Amino acid sequence: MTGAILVGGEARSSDRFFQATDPATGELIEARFPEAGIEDVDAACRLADLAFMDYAMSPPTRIAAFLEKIAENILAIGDDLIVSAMRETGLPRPRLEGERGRTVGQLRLFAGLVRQGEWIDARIDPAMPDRAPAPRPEIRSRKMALGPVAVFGASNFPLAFSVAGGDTASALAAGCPVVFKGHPAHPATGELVARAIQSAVSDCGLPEGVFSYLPGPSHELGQALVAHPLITAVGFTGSRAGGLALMKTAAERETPIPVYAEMSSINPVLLLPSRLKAAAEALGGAFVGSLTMGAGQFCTNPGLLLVLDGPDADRFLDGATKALVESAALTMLTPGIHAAYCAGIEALADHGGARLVARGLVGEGPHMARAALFETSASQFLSDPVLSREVFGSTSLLVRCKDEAELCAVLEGLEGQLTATLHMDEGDQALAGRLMPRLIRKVGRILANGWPTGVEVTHAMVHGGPFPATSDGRTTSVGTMAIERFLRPVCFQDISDVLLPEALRQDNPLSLPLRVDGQRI
Ligand SMILES: NC(=O)C1=CN([C@@H]2O[C@H](COP(=O)(O)OP(=O)(O)OC[C@H]3O[C@@H](n4cnc5c(N)ncnc54)[C@H](OP(=O)(O)O)[C@@H]3O)[C@@H](O)[C@H]2O)C=CC1
Ligand SMILES: O=C(O)CCC(=O)C(=O)O
Repeated sequence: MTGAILVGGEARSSDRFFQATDPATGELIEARFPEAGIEDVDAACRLADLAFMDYAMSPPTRIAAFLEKIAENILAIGDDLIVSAMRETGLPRPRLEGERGRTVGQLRLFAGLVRQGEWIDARIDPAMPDRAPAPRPEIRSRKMALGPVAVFGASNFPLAFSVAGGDTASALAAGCPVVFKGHPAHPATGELVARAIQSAVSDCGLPEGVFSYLPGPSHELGQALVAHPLITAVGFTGSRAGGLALMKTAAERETPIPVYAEMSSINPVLLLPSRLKAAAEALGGAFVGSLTMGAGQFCTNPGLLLVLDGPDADRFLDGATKALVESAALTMLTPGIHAAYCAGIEALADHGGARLVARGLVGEGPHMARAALFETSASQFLSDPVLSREVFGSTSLLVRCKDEAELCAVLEGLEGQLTATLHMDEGDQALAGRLMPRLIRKVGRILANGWPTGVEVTHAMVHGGPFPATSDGRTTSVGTMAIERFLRPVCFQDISDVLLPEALRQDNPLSLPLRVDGQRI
């Protein structure tokens, strides 16, 4: 790790440098990192475009081997990666070791998907020369990579949602070169991973433009990347303001492109009456575990609790309070995120319509967050949209609803969400059944008797949801379905075998699963 801008196989420097902050001490970390400029954006995008068709038309085995090589190279960095991420993010070792496992596992899962070939969705509708009144031509289609993709890393997952994270893995799996905008909060960690990918490109004999890494702390850099005419799609995880700004730029280009932004969610948790009666205090304690995990810096953090008012709601609050007042303050990722959290808590505390229930322990460090729990009534909540805004960190608001109608009104008033959680038992089935259609309209993932934090990386996972949870609720950013975001169908009508992509040739040289005249074979 030397402090470099990686444009294809080249390591570049700059006359402008930036430093990260150690959030645990508040001090600048000594290493200086060159800031990528517009000329680097242009060079990286041109190389990505040059690499595109060669990479995209590679046999699936070549792309899969590349993804596996990236995973191997990340593991080969060893403990330096964990130590670097701990220093730059303030996150603890076990969390980061787990995140490295998730990152590597995610790359391997996509490798398996790519090899299996179903994602290509190869379809053949044979010609019907004798069809009356007009013959039918032969029609074949497959899914193809979109082109070079710009990916923005998230501050809160320096590995699993950053340089070799889900967006990069799904874009590379689809056959798209990636130009990565490094998050300025973890430049050393970012560069270590970027170099692992750069080496994998050369280890696998791929064209150098398949991956570039552009570190820097300026909005201009990210804006120039999204505006670059050779970029064909964007993957982003971060703030609502950042996601909206990139969506605007993408939409105003001469050729507009899709932006897949994961932004803002408060993740309602519904404590249904029969389950609450049976386990109110225990649920309160378990809730605090999810709320405070990682200082609450998850887009899946349970930021809203919905309950039918009564003594069991009070018992839940008692259980939560007991756990919360003993919860340790934790270092947040950056001074900016800490300041935004403190401002959000202050606004809720000063809000006449919400009552502070409990706070966690005070911390010693400069950017430590104390957990917080507030409560309000459904009528207050419905009357002021400020109460439903996300405060990124370990705070949550319990809303007391006087009856089912009020609970439904609260659900209907919510914006799109990544998740909704039902705590329920058999006695709650009927109510849950009535709520389900409302939840399906609002969220990407509905879960029962668990907590929304900690997303599994699987084939059926959906980490998405209607706006503003994401910019496009038709897709997911976690799990293998994410590959769909970076593909488009291309159809070949009466094209001779020799001109067809290998995936669609008559003798099926890639042994792909096919759909012939609508039937899977
Ligand atoms: N949905 C989620 O999962 C997450 C949400 N957040 C939210 O984001 C807040 C800030 O955290 P942070 O990680 O810095 O997220 P940001 O959205 O501020 O930044 C994420 C990335 O986008 C870039 N970016 C941000 N705004 C713009 C813009 N207008 N134009 C071009 N590029 C932009 C940033 O680069 P640069 O700064 O160099 O411009 C960075 O690389 C948190 O307090 C929280 O509210 C954070 C993490 C995850
Ligand atoms: O909870 C998780 O595992 C993922 C959360 C996430 O996507 C995020 O916080 O950005």
